[in-house]
Amino acid sequence: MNEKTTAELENLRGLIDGVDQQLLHLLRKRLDLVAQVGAVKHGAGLPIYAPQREANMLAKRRAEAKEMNIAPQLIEDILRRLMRESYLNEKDVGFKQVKADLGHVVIVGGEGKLGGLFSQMLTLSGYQVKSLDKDDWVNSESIFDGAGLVIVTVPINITCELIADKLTNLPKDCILADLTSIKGAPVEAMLAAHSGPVLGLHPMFGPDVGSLAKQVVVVCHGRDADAYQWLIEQIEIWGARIVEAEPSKHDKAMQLVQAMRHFSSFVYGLNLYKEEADIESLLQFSSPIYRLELAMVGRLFAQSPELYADIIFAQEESLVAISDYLDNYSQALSILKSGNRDAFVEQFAEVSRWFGDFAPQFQRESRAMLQSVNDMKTG
Ligand SMILES: C=C(O[C@@H]1C=C(C(=O)O)C=C[C@H]1O)C(=O)O
Repeated sequence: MNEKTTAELENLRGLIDGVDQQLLHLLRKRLDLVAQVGAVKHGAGLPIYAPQREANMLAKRRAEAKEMNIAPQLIEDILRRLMRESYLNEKDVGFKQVKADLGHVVIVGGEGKLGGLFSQMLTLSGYQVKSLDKDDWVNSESIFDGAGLVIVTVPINITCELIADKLTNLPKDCILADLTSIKGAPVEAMLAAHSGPVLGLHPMFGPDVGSLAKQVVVVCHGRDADAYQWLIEQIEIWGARIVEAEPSKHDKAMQLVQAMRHFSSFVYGLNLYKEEADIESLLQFSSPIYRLELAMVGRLFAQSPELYADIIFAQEESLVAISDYLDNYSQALSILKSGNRDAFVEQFAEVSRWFGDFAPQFQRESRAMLQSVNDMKTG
């Protein structure tokens, strides 16, 4: 059935369509300017992401919006979305090459998704990139010959073994790096296999990000940092933020950030399956927060089981973190079973105090996310 309308409404809608079309022309104009910015940055070797410029611009537009009786958050939301588009458009022109006299780059596991992303970024920055995958080991000697950088990005469970078995004869000055999501064992394996510069990298994002702007890359120093400083600068030019960490501290964080989190999402999905939940009807009854939660759990099952198995099984210590979670779940459940509402409220308040200022901060952040979940609804 057609939606009801009136002649007056149609007239106003025609005017709104005209304004939206003007917006499109303005967007085209903005995108063209951004492309020029991309070219200038490429020439000058400046990072794609300029946080101070963004903060100043947002502050000014918010103040102007207020003057015009427009909600400041409206212009901020629009500009943030436009800036996301800018990162993609700036990327198209390529990036400044920080180290022009590097030999070629070899990506071991270059056919994997993350390897492919790094290969694309390095190629966009003027480096010659060769991929080395399962079937290429027969030619490995010639592939490694003259390499200035070797990046290992193979499944976690074979990373250390592969480094120890196959990467012991790299050119002396070649930089050896990996992209594994644990850092202790791979960095040690690289230091043992290769006497030249070594660093561990962990990109804290999946291969589907589109642009590295604002994404985090963890760096664990191995050996001879001066020799690979250019690579860190190169990654910053791509827009990423570098976080330096000790391998052990990084790995400890991953037990919670990755292993425990993904495992509990897995169990959440497993539970829906065993309970034979009707996702269609759950969605009909879902609040935005439930929808967001289902999306986060559901997206796990759209990806490779091997990838998640690798991440969850990567560190034995994760078992402790996950078992502690189970213990805490059981204890909380016993409060529920005993019907002790006061004990629950007390425990809740204790955790709230512990979250401190983060609790209201997370509430603000999640409000914007929940609103955009609602925006995405159709029909
Ligand atoms: C366009 C630029 O690049 C990025 C995108 C911006 C935008 O779209 O306005 C602003 C700052 C940068 O993070 C710039 O630096 O001016």
